Amino acid sequence: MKITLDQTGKRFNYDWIFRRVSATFEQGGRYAILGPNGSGKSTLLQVISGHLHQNEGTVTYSTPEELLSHDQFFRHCAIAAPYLELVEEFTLAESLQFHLQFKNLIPDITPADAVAIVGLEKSMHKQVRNFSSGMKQRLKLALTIFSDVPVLLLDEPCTNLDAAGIRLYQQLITDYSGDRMIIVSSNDEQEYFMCPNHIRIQDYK
Ligand SMILES: Nc1ncnc2c1ncn2[C@@H]1O[C@H](COP(=O)(O)OP(=O)(O)OP(=O)(O)O)[C@@H](O)[C@H]1O
Repeated sequence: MKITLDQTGKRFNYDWIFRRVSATFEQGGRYAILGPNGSGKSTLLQVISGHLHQNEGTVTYSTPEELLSHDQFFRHCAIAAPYLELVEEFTLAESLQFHLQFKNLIPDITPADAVAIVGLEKSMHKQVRNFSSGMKQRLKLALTIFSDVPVLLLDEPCTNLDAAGIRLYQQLITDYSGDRMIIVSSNDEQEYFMCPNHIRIQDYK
């Protein structure tokens, strides 16, 4: 999978959030989108994912064989982001069941393994609405990182995690990323520790 941005820009009303972003994201690459609060990191990640449409330039998704539409790309990526809410009415077991209708888990990981690895095994039948914010974040990370997709998009992945949760996140990334592309939007080094490639949103104002 390859994602290519060419002279890509996004504005809200009359305010340009970023302009002229040209970048290529390759399979196996680790990329961090960096910048202060409100600078546009999340917005850029949402443009990359296709959740938001750019106002200028292009975003293209391709494999060695073909160009993919936004809809096709969507099946190849998993996203953990504060604005993508879990279904509060579901239990953890139901959340997994629901997720598995759209995405498989990576080979050798069962739903029970996924839950145990993120330390939620005792909450299998608890409704998500009764999870703490850190438990919700652990669940979001499990659903994303254990999805069998070539692209992981992570927006502030350690939101609401305590020190043990941050160590868990780093372990998950270390153990289960494989050859996947990872793009993280963050201003916290603990979240993008694995990313040698940095995109500074301030360079695109
Ligand atoms: N739907 C929207 N309509 C209008 N303005 C928006 C919208 N979404 C975001 N913005 C504005 O775009 C700018 C960038 O927001 P964004 O959430 O991308 O920043 P960020 O760098 O991810 O911030 P943070 O580090 O605080 O999460 C902000 O000024 C924000 O108010």
